[in-house]
Amino acid sequence: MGIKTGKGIVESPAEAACAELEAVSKMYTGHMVLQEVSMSIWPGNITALIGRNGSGKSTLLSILAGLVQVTSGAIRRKADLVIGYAPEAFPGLKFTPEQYLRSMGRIRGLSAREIEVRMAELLELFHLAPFRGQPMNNFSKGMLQKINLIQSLLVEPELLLLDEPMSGLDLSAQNMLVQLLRERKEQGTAVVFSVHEPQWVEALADHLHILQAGRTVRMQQGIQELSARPTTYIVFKHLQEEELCQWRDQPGFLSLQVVTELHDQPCLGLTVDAAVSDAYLRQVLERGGSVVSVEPCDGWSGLELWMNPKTPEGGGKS
Ligand SMILES: Nc1ncnc2c1ncn2[C@@H]1O[C@H](COP(=O)(O)OP(=O)(O)OP(=O)(O)O)[C@@H](O)[C@H]1O
Repeated sequence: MGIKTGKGIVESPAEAACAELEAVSKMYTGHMVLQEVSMSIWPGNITALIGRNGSGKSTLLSILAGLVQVTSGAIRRKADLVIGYAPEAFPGLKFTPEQYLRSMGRIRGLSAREIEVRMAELLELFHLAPFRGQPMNNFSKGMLQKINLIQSLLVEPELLLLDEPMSGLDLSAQNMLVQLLRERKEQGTAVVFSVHEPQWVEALADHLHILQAGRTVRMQQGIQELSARPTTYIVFKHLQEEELCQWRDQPGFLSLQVVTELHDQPCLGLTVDAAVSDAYLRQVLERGGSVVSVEPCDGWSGLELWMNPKTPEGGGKS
């Protein structure tokens, strides 16, 4: 059991997970922007967070970062978890990169020497070394995004939270970031990133978490399976995850998770090979389950339905 350290936050080893959210909800001025979202984050795993504009991705990341309090639900974190966080918006500042990064390094508890070494390394890597002494208020969006990413990496994070990290970067910087994140993953860093483009999900993610209007509509572990063949995603209610454990050994099974959706009814989301979806649907019904939705996913193209940034959910940001 963990120790309560603040509203909804429990410091706890949470088994081997770095962090876990349990039925987390967030309300802003009477409007529920996240509803009962649960998520486990494991060392050396990369989770892609997708959903249309306004679906709650940034809110979820800032809750994981510990910057926004939850309205209800619980967050469990490994004790002393080192978190790096690159938020979505990074304003042009009158500071130079080195002034800004030195102060960020100090805030994160690094020594002056550690800051200098790490800053030089990262500025070099992101091709910003020649600009280290120039005021950032003249920087392009891509340069500001790189500084934002550098500040998140100063501390060698165990959990890296990146809000649309590819946004503003040119192709070579995007590829460099993919490489860097793969190396981090190999070293055991957990990464959660929000993204709108399927190619970055495919290039990086082990897990997928899809939000729609603040609710989890789909979680998928081992998403390599997704690209390999057509699958069917079946959401149903009135059955418990525990009573379906044996499905994991059945042919065509890919994943099963609790998703909370629709009229506050707890639902399960099942992903199976499209070729055997009828057999699974039959089993759901025979066991007394009630099917909520059936969605065919033709590999990656199915994901684009959830990613279209031109289709906001609800109002825009206030
Ligand atoms: N500080 C805030 N005060 C009030 N409402 C907010 C605040 N932050 C976010 N919201 C609202 O919460 C909802 C979810 O916003 P959020 O930024 O988390 O979504 P998102 O999926 O990250 O969107 P985008 O892809 O556009 O960044 C939106 O309706 C937004 O207007």
